[in-house]
Amino acid sequence: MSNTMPASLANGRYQIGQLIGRGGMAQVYTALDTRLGRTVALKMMHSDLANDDIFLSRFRREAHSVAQMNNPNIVNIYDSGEETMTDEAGRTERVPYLVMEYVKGQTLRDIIKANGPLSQRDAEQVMIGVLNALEYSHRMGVIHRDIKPGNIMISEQGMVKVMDFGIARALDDSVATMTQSQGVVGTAQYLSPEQARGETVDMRSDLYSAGCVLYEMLTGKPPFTGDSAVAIAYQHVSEVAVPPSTMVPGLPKMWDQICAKAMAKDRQNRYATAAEFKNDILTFMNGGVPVAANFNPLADLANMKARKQAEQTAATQAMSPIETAATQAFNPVTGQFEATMAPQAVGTQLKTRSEQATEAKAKRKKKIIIGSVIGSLLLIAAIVGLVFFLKGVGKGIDQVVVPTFSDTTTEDRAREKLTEAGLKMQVKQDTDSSEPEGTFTKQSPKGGSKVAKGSTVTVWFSAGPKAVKIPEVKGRSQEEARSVLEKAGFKVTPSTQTEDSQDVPKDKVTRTDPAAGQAIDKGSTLMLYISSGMTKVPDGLVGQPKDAVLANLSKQGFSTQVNSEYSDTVPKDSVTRVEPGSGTAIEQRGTIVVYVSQGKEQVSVPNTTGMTLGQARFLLSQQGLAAGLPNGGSDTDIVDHQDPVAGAKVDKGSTVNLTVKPTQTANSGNSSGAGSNGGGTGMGNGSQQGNKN
Ligand SMILES: Nc1ncnc2c1ncn2[C@@H]1O[C@H](COP(=O)(O)OP(=O)(O)OP(=O)(O)O)[C@@H](O)[C@H]1O
Repeated sequence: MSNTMPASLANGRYQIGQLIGRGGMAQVYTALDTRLGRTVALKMMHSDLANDDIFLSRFRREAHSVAQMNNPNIVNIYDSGEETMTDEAGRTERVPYLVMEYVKGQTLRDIIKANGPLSQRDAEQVMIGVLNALEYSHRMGVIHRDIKPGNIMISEQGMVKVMDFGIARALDDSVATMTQSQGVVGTAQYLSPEQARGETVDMRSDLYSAGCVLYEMLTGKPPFTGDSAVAIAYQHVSEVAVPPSTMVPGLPKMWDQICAKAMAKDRQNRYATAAEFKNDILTFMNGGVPVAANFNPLADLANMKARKQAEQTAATQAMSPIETAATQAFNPVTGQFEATMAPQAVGTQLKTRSEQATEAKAKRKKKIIIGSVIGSLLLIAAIVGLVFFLKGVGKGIDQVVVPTFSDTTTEDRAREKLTEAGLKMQVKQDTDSSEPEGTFTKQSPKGGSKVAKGSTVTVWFSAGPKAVKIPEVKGRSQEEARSVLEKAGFKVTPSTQTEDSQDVPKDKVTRTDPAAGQAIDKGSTLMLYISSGMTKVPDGLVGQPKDAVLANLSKQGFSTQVNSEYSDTVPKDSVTRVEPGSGTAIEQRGTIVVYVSQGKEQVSVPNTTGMTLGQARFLLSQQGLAAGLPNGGSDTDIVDHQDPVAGAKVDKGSTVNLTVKPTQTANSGNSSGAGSNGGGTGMGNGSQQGNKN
């Protein structure tokens, strides 16, 4: 930075420490927040960008959008501001900065660079953190747009924290496309195909980038590499990444499927939500079959190409050849505008009309063949059925009536009835029923129908409700919670998430995800949240009556200490401020200092009668009072009367009205007698007389 770096910001509140990182748009320092006594990370925009209006507004937007978010997997933004700095040429400029949670640890980019691929378990843990962050931010309507290993911090305690929602924009802003805004969001290696094409982005664009991060964690390399941003962007649009299992010996092929589904070219084929992506990873890691198992990356690519081709055909009819040639686009790696293919030309070559016609003809032919095969098979089945039916009737087989069962029929009773009727029973479990286990649900053939004696009747009994309520495990130890949940038929992820809690003691369970009370499928996987033992100082205390605030804080388990102070704005007996401030994380049952207003400061009105007006004004200002002169007067006039009277208690800042009489001449002064104003100060009389003599 070419500025002269100040030692502190915000009137000394943030004392700047060491430089910890330098990114594309800012430098990051550690700093001490002297007000709250904690270490924070300070992100200061590069000075050459401080004058760029678009950049400035983006920076402010970052501060605004992220400050609304509060999630353990997102780096908290505490504060933001702009500081006036002077550069070497003596020019002053306002440099914006963000104050964020300081994460002691490393970025995922540095970890992969130093150690290569992560273990499957570690990759799973990181992805769960990232997807939790995205699940939350997407719920808040914020798309990250720049998910990459450099924006994922892993703290020394192993917490995953996503940062740099620097280009995040509220969802309703998403109509702006990459090319329209001239600001490519996303780094080429993690860019979704729609971002590469300059189309609108949505939450699934973040999931694509997260898929690229998963790929890189498993293999040590991003899915696509190349000499230029354009070369990489092209591959995102039109090539299927090499399956991770071919790069890492022994890596289960299911990871290929999960990565491929997350990185589907067509966003409709991707995971629809971060939660769906997370659940698929958890299902796989817990021995289940993920949804991604059926994903076919080649079909996805082919469909996408076909769709784009159709769009392109329509577009080329209205477009001159020049418009399909190379165009300028912003290169996210170099930060430069570079020549690239126009969006319509990226990803696929145009097929000629004759090629398309041949293809369509072949498809029609294929359909006809499949249709005739199915038709023949159906005909054969019908003939065989008819022959069997006629044979049975012709032989006059003994017919019996199938007994009818109800939901009170037990398995034993059903068997008895069928045996009596000369029928056999086949028992099946009805896994779709929500009835209690063992309840009769259906039978085939139906009760009342006639069948040959000795036939088999299939009877279904409920396997128990599929969806069961998640038990409440709040406040329990992790082990207890696991056992309760597993008994209820759920799986629990080996990893947990830590979060602040007002009432749950440290290391105990705060909640499950999905939440207790919800009815979900047996066998589903749940995540446990564990209390960090910390909680946040509540909001909305300032201006509230003291008693209500103290009762509220004590109800929440906090200890309080009350201090009084004068306030010009907060009424007497209401809260002026709390220390630590609202929103600060403190230990549960920690102490909050509550400052209570004594109202405005009261002062005693001094006696000014007999003084010169100049002296009276001085004395009043010393007490924090103003002099009022309803009848006018000059500094040498003598104060004759004051209102309020001496000794009265008034608000600091009030006005004391003074009535004056003109200065006496030496003679008349003697005759009226300064001594008659015995209440005046000696200094007042003496100096006045001295001036006049
Ligand atoms: N809150 C934080 N706590 C600790 N270190 C941080 C924090 N934020 C950033 N850093 C460090 O500072 C470095 C620079 O961060 P920054 O977000 O400015 O850039 P980047 O993500 O590396 O690059 P780009 O701006 O191109 O996205 C990071 O790589 C990280 O090492």
